[in-house]
Amino acid sequence: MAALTLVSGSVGLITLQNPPVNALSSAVRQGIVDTVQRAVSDPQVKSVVICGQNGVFCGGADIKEFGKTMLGPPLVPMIHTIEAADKPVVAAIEGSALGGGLELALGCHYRITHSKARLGLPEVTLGLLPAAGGSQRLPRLIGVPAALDLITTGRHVTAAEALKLGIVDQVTDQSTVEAAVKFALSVEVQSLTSRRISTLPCPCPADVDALFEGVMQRVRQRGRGAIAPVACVQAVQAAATLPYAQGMEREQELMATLFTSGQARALQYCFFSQRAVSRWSLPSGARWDSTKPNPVTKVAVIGLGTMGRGITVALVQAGLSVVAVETHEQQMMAAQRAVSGMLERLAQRQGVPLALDRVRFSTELEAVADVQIVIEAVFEDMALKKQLFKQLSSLCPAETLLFSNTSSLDIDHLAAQTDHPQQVVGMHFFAPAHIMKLLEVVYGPRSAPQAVATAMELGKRMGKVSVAVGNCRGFVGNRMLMHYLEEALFLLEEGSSPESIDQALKEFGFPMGVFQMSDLSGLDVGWKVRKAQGLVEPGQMSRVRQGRRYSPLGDLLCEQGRFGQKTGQGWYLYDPAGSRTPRPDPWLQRFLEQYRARQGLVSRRIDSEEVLERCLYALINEGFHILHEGIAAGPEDIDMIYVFGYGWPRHRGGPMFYASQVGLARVLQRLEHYHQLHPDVPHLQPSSLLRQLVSSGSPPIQRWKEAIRKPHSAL
Ligand SMILES: CCCCCCCC/C=C\C=C\CC(=O)SCCNC(=O)CCNC(=O)[C@H](O)C(C)(C)COP(=O)(O)OP(=O)(O)OC[C@H]1O[C@@H](n2cnc3c(N)ncnc32)[C@H](O)[C@@H]1OP(=O)(O)O
Repeated sequence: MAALTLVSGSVGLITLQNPPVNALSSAVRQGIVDTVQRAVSDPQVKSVVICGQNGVFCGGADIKEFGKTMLGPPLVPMIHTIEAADKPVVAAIEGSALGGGLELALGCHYRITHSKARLGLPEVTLGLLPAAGGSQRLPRLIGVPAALDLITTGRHVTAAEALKLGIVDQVTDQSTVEAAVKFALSVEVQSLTSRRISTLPCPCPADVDALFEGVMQRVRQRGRGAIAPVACVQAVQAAATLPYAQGMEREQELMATLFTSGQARALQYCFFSQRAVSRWSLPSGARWDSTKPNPVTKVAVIGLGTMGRGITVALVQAGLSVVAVETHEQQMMAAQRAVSGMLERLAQRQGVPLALDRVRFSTELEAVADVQIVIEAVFEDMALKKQLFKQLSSLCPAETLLFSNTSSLDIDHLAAQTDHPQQVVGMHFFAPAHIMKLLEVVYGPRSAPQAVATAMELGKRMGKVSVAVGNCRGFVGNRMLMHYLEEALFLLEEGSSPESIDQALKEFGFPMGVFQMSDLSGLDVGWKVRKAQGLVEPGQMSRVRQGRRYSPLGDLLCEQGRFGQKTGQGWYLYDPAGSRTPRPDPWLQRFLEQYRARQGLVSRRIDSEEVLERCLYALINEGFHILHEGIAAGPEDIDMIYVFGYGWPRHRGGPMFYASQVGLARVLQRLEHYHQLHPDVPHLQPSSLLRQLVSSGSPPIQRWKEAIRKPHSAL
C-alpha cells in the first residue's frame, strides 16, 4: 500500500506502507503506480517526495513473493515512470534503502538521506542481481569500480559513504521527510534533464577490460561456485558497454537465469532460516517470545587459551564489562598481551576508541563473584570442568548463570556439579570466537528457560547467529561432522587420497577439504576425544572397534607426532611448520600403500561423486537422526549451524536443504546402496525419519516439522 498526501501546498508526499520494512509487495507496487500517477496528473502538485512508514524507506522486493506467481505491476516500468516524470521526485531515505528499495530511489531525481540510514544492493546475497535497473543505473551514477564493489558484494553502505560515493545528494540529522520536502520545494522549477540517471553516460576507467577481468576472477574465487556474483559482473559490464535500453535487456536476461535457480532458492531459504533460528522453543514449551532474558552488564571468562581470548574480545566488542580469569601466571601474561593486541587491531580497523578498560584480568577465581554470567572456557577435559563448576557453584550467588564453552562434553554432567543446575547452559563457540558467527546454545533437561533466553540474547549482542540445541554427544554440528570425517577416512583406506577427497569437497563449495580442515584444527583434538571414548588402541591396526568399522589412520598419524599444520606434518606437508599451504606428502602416499597392503585392502579408483555422496549423505543422515530425536528443532537450525559454523556453501542452503534439493528419495536410495556395500558402517543405515518422509511423498522442507516429534535431550 502507499498513501498520497499534499504537504506544504505543492508537494505530493507518497508514503510506502508495508511494515516492518515496507517491502515492495504487489500491493505496495500497485500503490506506488496509483499514487505516482495521481501526483503527476494533479496540477496542484509541483514536486513529489517518496518516503517509507515507521522510519524505514524500503527493504526491497518482497522476498516472500519470490517463487510464487508474480502479481501486480512490475518494478521496471514503475521505476521508469517515476524517472520520466516531469515533476521532480525526491526519495526521503530513513532506516534502509536496500535492493529494489534503492533501485526505486535511483529512479527518483534526488535522494535525501538520514545520517543513520543504510543503503545497498544486497540481491547477490539472495542469489539475484539488481534487476529493476539497479545494475544499469548505479554504474552510471557512481562509476564502474564502485558499482562493481557494491553490486558483487551486496554490502550496505552508511549515509556518509553513500554521500561520498555520490549515491545521495544530501544527508540530514533531522527529520528526513521535512528535509526532503524543503529540498523538493527548492527544485520545483529546475530542469530534470541531468537528473534522469538512465540517460547519463556510464563513466568508465581507461583500463575497463582489465578491471572486469580482475573482478570476474576474484568473484569466481570468492564465490566457490555461486552463479549470482558472476551474473552481477556481467550486468555491470553491459552497463559499461551498451546503451541503457540494451543494457536493461541484458539485465533482465541474466536475472531470468538466476530467478528460478536452485542457488537463489537456497540463499533465500538461508535469509529466512537465519531469522527463524532466533525463535527458539524448549521441550517444556518455553519460547523466545514468552521468556525474558536476564539483564547483563558484566561477564566473566575463565580460561584464557585461544577460545577464552576470542570470547573475551567478542564480549568487549559487544559493549560488556569482562572479568578475564586465568589462574596460571605465565598464561595470563600471554593472554593479556594477545587480548590487548586483538582489541587494538579491531579498534584501529573499525575506527572506534580502544575499549581495553572494559576488561579486568585476574589470576583469582574469586574475581568472578560479582558478575551476572560466568563463561567457562578451560581445557576440554571433563574432570577439570566438573571441578571448576563445583567451585563456581559455591563461589557465585545463586542467580549467576554458569555457561560452559564446550564442543562436545555433556552439559548435564556439569550442571549436576552445581547447587543450581537450572542456571547451567552450554555455549559452543567456534574458533576464532570473536570472528566466527555461529554459537550453539546447548540446553539440558534442567536448564531454565531464562538461562537459555539470556544465552541467546548474549549471542545476539555479540553479533552471532545463535541456535538452541538439545544436549547430546557433539551437539548438532560435531555429531554430524564425525560421520563426515569417518567416511573420508574409509575412502582413504579404499584407495582415495587426501588431495582428491579435498578437491571434490572444494569443488562442491567448501572453503577447504576435510583433510585440510583436520590439519588446521589439529589431529590431536579428535585423537583425545577418541581416547576418551575408549576407541584408541595404541599401535593396533584393527579395523573393527566397539562392534563397528573403525579406521585407525588418524591415530597412527598422531602416534608419529603428525598433528597437522602446527607440527608441519599431518595429512599434508607444511614447510615450515605452522605454514598454511598444504603440499602433498610422498611419505603419506607410501604409508597409505603399506597400510592397505597390511590390511589386505585392494585399492580402487574412487570418483568425486562417490566422495561427495558418502561424506555428505553420512552427515545428512545424522541430521535426520538429530531431527527425529528433537535435538534440533527443525532443519533450519541444522542448516544455519552448518552454513555459519562449518563452511557449508551458503548457495547450497545447508545440508538438510541440499538433501531436499537432491531429492529425499535419491538420498535414501544412495544411502541404502552404500549401506549394503558397507554393512559394518551404522551411520550409512538410513534414518527412520528419512524413510518416513520419503514414504509420505517427500514433502517440501518447510513441512518436515510436521513429521518430527517434540524436542527433547538425548542424554
Ligand atoms: C523470470 C524473470 C523474473 C524476473 C522478475 C524480477 C522481479 C524482481 C525485480 C527486482 C528485484 C529486486 C530484488 C530485491 O529487492 S531482493 C530484496 C533485497 N533486499 C534485501 O535483501 C533486504 C533484506 N532485509 C534486510 O536486510 C533486513 O531485513 C533489514 C531491511 C536491514 C531490516 O533488518 P532488521 O531491522 O534487523 O529486521 P529483520 O531482518 O529481522 O526483518 C524484519 C522482518 O522483515 C522481513 N523482511 C525483511 N526484508 C524483507 C523483504 N525484502 N521481503 C520480505 N520480508 C522481509 C524479515 O524476514 C523479518 O520477518 P520476521 O519478523 O517474520 O522474521
